[in-house]
Amino acid sequence: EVSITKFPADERKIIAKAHDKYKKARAGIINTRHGQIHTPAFMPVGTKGTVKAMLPESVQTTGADIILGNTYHLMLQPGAKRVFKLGGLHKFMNWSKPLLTDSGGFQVMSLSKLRKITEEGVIFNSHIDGSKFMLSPESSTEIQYLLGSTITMAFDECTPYPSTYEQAKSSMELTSRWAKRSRKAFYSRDGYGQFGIIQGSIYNDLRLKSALDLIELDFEGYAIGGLAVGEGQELMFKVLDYAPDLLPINKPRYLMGVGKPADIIGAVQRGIDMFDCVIPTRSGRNGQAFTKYGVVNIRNSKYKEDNTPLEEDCLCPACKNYTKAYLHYLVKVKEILGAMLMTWHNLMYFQKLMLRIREYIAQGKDFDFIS
Ligand SMILES: Cc1ccc(CCc2c3nc[nH]c3cc3c(=O)[nH]c(N)nc23)cc1
Ligand SMILES: [Zn+2]
Repeated sequence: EVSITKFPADERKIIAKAHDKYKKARAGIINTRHGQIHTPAFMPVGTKGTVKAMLPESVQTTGADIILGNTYHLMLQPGAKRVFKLGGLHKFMNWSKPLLTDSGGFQVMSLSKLRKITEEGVIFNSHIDGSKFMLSPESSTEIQYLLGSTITMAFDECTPYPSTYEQAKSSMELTSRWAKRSRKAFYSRDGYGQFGIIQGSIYNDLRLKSALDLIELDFEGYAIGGLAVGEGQELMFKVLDYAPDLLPINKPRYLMGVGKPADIIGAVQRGIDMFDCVIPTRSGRNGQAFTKYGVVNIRNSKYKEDNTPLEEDCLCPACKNYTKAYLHYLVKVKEILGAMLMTWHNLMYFQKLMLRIREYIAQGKDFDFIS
């Protein structure tokens, strides 16, 4: 049972009384077979069984409780059956804490060239060698089982943005039918969980219907899908002003693909518990460092003789042992150590942000100005 232990109701009342705007923010612990997840949580993306440029033990030192794996990539290479035969993804990548895998449909639509959506599932050609594959609620759920995921995502269709009401309606209805099949295919075990993903684009009645359909299937947690797909922060927050409240208050809520620090803060204030985003890792590799002074583009020539660290009080190796001048140089000459240090710093920055948010919520304090 993936359960989220909540602060006693009376403590939550204190938080609610103290900060109306924050009354939906909650801090908790998700208990799983592979350990606890402190929420609000940021989950680093480890698409191909690795958080790029990081050792798993390094990811652990940043404070991450859980990382993401990708069904789409891993089923193509090295193959889910092979990972299973080798002892599962935890063993394969030497990560013993919780793993969440996406169901793969989103990646098919964004990565594979030829694909066809049918009631059965998605038929597509591998972007690696063009060979034919099918992902369905059943096969996606089985692949995630073979990988050994702690948290399995239901197979959904991420409704593109923008979509007309009719397009969003039929897409959401397909996701509801696929969710039912995903739930049926899930092999439920203590400490493992499956999350349903609600769709409905920006239409509140469709979001409600999606939530009702999925609540009936009694998932261990729920994700809000179909956001962070180009709608922009204002529209995303407009959906988040009501969508989290449609979901069970005692179960984890995961906002997929979000986001920048300001997006995360706004979403936590609206009741979201879990986040994933490629920004800290991907932007780190191309020279962007998140700091309390704002984003530093380390490739900028103004850093070429800057002998100070990114952040003087940051405990990551980049800040403790190196200067901006060195990072500037490494990134300019595309040295691998540059990607490693920038990634490590950004992951540390995001985990520190989450830690401070959790602390502020627990103390019933505003956490608006944290950036
Ligand atoms: C490894 C990994 C990478 C990425 C993800 C999240 C990917 C992702 C979205 N990213 C931005 N917006 C997103 C929406 C959806 C969605 O509606 N459904 C699914 N299944 N995934 C989404 C999960 C795991
Ligand atoms: Zn640092």
